[in-house]
Amino acid sequence: MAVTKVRPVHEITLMKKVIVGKGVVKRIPEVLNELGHFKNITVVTGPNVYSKWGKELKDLLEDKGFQINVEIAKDATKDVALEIARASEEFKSDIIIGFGGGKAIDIAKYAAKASGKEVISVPTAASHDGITSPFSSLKGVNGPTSVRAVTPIAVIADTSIIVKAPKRLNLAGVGDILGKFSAVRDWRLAHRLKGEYYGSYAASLALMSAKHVLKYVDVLKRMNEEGVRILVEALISSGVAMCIAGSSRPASGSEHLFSHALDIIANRPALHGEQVAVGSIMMLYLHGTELWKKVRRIMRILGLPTTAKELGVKDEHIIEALLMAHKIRPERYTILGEEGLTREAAERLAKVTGVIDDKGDEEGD
Ligand SMILES: NC(=O)C1=CN([C@@H]2O[C@H](COP(=O)(O)OP(=O)(O)OC[C@H]3O[C@@H](n4cnc5c(N)ncnc54)[C@H](OP(=O)(O)O)[C@@H]3O)[C@@H](O)[C@H]2O)C=CC1
Ligand SMILES: O=C(CO)COP(=O)(O)O
Ligand SMILES: [Zn+2]
Repeated sequence: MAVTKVRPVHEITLMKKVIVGKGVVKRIPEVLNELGHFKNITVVTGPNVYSKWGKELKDLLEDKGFQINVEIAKDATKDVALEIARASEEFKSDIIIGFGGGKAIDIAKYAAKASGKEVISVPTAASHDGITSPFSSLKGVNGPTSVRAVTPIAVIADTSIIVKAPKRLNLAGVGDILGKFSAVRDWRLAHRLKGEYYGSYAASLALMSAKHVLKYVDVLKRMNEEGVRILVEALISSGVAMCIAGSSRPASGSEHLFSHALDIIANRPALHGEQVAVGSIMMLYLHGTELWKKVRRIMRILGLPTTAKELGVKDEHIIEALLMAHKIRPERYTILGEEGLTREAAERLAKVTGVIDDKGDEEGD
C-alpha cells in the first residue's frame, strides 16, 4: 500500500488585505500607504485593459504622488515575466501591481517573485482564480507550467470595472470554478492510488466555491454587480485553497490538463474558464458521477459553451486534446491515468457527453 506523503513544512502565506466593491480601485493609494513605504510602482497590464482603464489608473496613482512605470505584457511566458522583472528593477520599483486578466496577473506575480518584490492583484475581469493564488501559469513548450510565484499582499477587485468586462469573460470565471468538481476528485484519486499529499481543508474550500456558484445561477446569469461580487468571492476563496494546499491541486486537475492541451492544439483556443468547464463535464463523466449532467445543464442555462462548436474549435481538436492531456503534467495523477485515453475512448467520451457531434445526448438530461 502506498505511503501517504505529508508536507514536512506547512508554510501558508495569505493576503493581508482584500477589498471587493464598487469603485474600490480608488483605494489603491490608501492600501499602498497602509502596507508599506511604496513610492515607485510598476503596473503590469495587457494591451486591451491598458487602452480601456490604464490611463485612469496611472493618473489616479500619479495624482497621489506615486511614480508609475507601465509594462504591457502580451504573452504569459517566463521570458516575458523576467524581462518585466528587469525593467521593474531598472525603474527601482518598490512594488508591482498586476492589473488585468489572468495573464497580466500571472506575469505580475512571477515578475514580483523574480525581483523580490510584493505584488498587488487588481483584476479587471472575474475570469480566473489566479486573482489570489501564489502560482503563475506560464507557457512552456509542453503547455503551461504552474510555477510558484508570490501570494499578492492585497487584492483590490473593483466590481464597477469588472461588471463592464465582456460578459463572456466573467462567465469564464464561473467555468473555472465549476472545474473544481473534477479537480478535487482527481486530487482525492491521486491520494488514494499514489499516496499523494491531500489536504482535505483545501479540497473542501475549493469544492465550496464550486457549490456556491451552483446556488446562485440566476444572479450569475445576469452577471450584474451582485453576480460579479459572488463570483469574485468564489474565485478568491478558490485561490486561498491553492495557498493552503501549497499547490494548484485543489483547483486544477484533468479538466485543466485538457484545457492546457487544447491551448496547444487549437488554432484559436477559447477562454481558459470555458475550456476548463467543458473539460470538467467530460472528466466528471469519467469519474462516474452523474454530476456531469448537472454541470452541463447549469452551463447551458448560463450561456457557457458546452460543445466543440460553441467553443469554436474542431471536433478533432477535442479528441487530440483528450489524447494529449495526461502528458501535459505527468507528475499530476488524474482520472486520465498514466497512459491516457485510447482514441476510441476519447471519441466515445466526447460523444457521450455531447461535446462533439453525438448520439450521446441520449445519456444527457
Ligand atoms: N495562476 C493561477 O493560479 C491561475 C492562472 N490562470 C491563467 O489565467 C489565464 C486566463 O485568464 P483570462 O483572464 O481568461 O485570460 P487573459 O488574461 O488572456 O484575458 C483575456 C482577454 O480579456 C481581456 N480583458 C481583461 N479584462 C478586461 C476588461 N475589463 N475589459 C475588456 N477586456 C478585458 C484581456 O485583455 P489584455 O489583452 O489587455 O490582457 C484579454 O484580451 C490563463 O493563462 C490561465 O492559465 C487561470 C487560473 C488560475
Ligand atoms: O488555472 C488554474 C486554476 O484554476 C491553475 O492551474 P494550473 O496549475 O493548471 O496552471
Ligand atoms: Zn483555471
